[in-house]
Amino acid sequence: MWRGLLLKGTTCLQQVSAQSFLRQRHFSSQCFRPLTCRFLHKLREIPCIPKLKGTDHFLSHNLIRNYKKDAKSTVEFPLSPITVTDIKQYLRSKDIPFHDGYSCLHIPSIFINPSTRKDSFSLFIDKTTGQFLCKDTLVEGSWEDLQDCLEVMQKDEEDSLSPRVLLGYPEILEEQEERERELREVQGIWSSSVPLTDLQDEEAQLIKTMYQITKISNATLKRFGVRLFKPTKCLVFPWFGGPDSSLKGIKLLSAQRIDAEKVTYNEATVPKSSSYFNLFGLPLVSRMDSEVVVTGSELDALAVSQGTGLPSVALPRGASCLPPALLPYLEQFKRVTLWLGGDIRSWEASKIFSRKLGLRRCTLVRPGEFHPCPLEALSQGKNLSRILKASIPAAHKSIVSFKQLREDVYGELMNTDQVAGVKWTRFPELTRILKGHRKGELTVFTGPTGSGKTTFISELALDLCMQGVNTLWGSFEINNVRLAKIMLTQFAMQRLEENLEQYDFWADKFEELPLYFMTFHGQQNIKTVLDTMQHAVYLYDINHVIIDNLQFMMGQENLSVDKFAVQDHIIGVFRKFATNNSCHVTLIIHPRKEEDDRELQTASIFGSAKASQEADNVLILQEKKLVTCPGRRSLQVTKNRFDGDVGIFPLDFIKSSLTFSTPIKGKLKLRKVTAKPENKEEVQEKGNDVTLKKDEGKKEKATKTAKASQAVKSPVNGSGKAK
Ligand SMILES: Nc1ncnc2c1ncn2[C@@H]1O[C@H](COP(=O)(O)OP(=O)(O)OP(=O)(O)O)[C@@H](O)[C@H]1O
Repeated sequence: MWRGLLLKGTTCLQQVSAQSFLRQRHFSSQCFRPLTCRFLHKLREIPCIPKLKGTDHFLSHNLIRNYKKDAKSTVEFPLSPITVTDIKQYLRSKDIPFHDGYSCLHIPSIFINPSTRKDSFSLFIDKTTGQFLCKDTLVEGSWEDLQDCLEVMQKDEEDSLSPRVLLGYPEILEEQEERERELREVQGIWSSSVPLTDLQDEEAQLIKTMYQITKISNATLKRFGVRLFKPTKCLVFPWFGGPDSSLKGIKLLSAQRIDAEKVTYNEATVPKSSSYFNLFGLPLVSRMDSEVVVTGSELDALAVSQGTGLPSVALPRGASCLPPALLPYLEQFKRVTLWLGGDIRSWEASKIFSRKLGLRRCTLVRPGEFHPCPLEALSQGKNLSRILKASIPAAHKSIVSFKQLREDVYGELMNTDQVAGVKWTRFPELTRILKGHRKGELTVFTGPTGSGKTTFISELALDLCMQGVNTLWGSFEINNVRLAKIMLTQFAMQRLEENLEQYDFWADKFEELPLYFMTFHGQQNIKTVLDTMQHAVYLYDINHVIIDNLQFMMGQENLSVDKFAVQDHIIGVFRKFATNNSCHVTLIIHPRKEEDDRELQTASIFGSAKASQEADNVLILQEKKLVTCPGRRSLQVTKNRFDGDVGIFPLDFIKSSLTFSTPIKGKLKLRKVTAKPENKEEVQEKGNDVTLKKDEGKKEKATKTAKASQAVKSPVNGSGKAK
């Protein structure tokens, strides 16, 4: 489709914007698949293998790994989770020397003959996952793959394994064809693009103005090899990689004028983002460089390089994720400065990425009025070296003074909107109450049995995911296929079973979302679930985990103790996970008791006050059971730690799209009421208004709120106007 449109010239621009309606996309484990396949072919032919391990066991083990890696977007508990200590012990037992790096262990490559090795330690083993990469040959694979290789070598007493043999084996035909098709596409676009520096002055100036790069010199553009694809006026950024520095892919940046003031920029990559692992600018880095600036966009990398003379590289998907596959390429640097953008989201991402990179070598540029993104800083004539000098160490101390905090506080005050988090587009009322979805918080969500909790949270999470929030689902009650079907229906906003011809269209778009599923079903051990979540946070920079539901983690705990004490303990564990990983956790919990004629409240969920204290937000799906409006739902926020506003608003369920729309504006207005004199009479009923009030954190108040909002909710419900 892409190629077809590309040939038509100008339509490519539209395609670019359609493809990149999200800048953040998911990164799948696909990259490891070809090797495992090749591996299997290779190993089948090595006669010593059956002697090393039982053939059947060995092959089925490999097949299982291969099969599982084929399952896209699913996150599993690693078959044999390893620690860096295990890896080190194994290497010592094999007499393999290693360097202890920042994110990886470095060992001599086993795929290069020792006499021809350029760099003696060019094979990198990720300390967290055990995944390996040989930088000289680009052979990569799992920790198990590497162990198998080492066993083979030892048995054959070889000095090295030929990567040619490994790489020479055919891939699955489909993959090979896809790869070749992409390569042709890359080469086609690249060869029909022209270096920006070859343009006539007038045209060059026009393009520079369009992309706001008038301050970027021709020399810088030339050094980084930036080109222009004339038919669509897209900037083309190359991805050169591998031992031969060949062209592996491209990123296209397009500009679209919305009105006289506003231009939007969209990007697209070939190959598609899930296999686009370019650290743009890397070929310009010398082996001797010990310092690098990591930016969130290619143009920012250009600006840093020009403004400071320092090596700079851009992450392929900006602040949305730092794929571990890139870590080996950053190992050589003693100092890494993260300057991912000028907003709070980039700042939060830089704090998270610095953990993967090793806190001690990282410094972070704090965004703000005086520190916009690098390109903007260059355009404003700021001194970029000075901004870098003011960057702050990522490793924080346990005790700080206000002096150290004052910049953080100022940043929060200046960017209140961004600090409030990602806003729901489908649920404006929820945004008005909670202000947004923030990292590191714990949301507890409850509602009566069968009231639509899963369906509602699915849409809530989808809304965020569509805005680039990397999402992981733990659905223990309904299987992933059913859940994905619900989400896809909500995404397409229509009953797809009646429009099957549209399935591929919507599925293609849906596949682009940064969405992952844990493969658990039924009762689970909490430790296994937490380890898997941790694994996913590392691999995919997950920002939001949804657990549906907590009762599925209770089974294996000791039930001789109080059930609610166990539940509260589990809530505490998830709280800790959310805080430690700067990841939002949404926990669905069944209420402890349901009475037919009474609405649920915070106390209906928690075993103790301590547990309710752990949650930052408490949401309740209320179900109206009266005869006048049976089945009518509303969403009540009974706790909001961020700014205290609580409230309730009605939800309408559209069965064909499984979505909960909000009533049309005008019929329903959110009205703030002051927190203080709090009795029912003072919460005045005005037509269809719904209350939004200040919670001072007291349970008593929350109960009153529920009652008060119930009082004003009745007319809304009673009106029977669903849409
Ligand atoms: N507001 C609604 N009105 C009518 N039907 C609904 C509504 N919301 C969801 N449903 C339907 O009710 C069924 C149950 O929904 P769902 O599984 O989301 O409920 P739940 O509260 O998560 O259930 P459980 O308590 O078993 O976990 C689904 O078929 C769903 O499509």
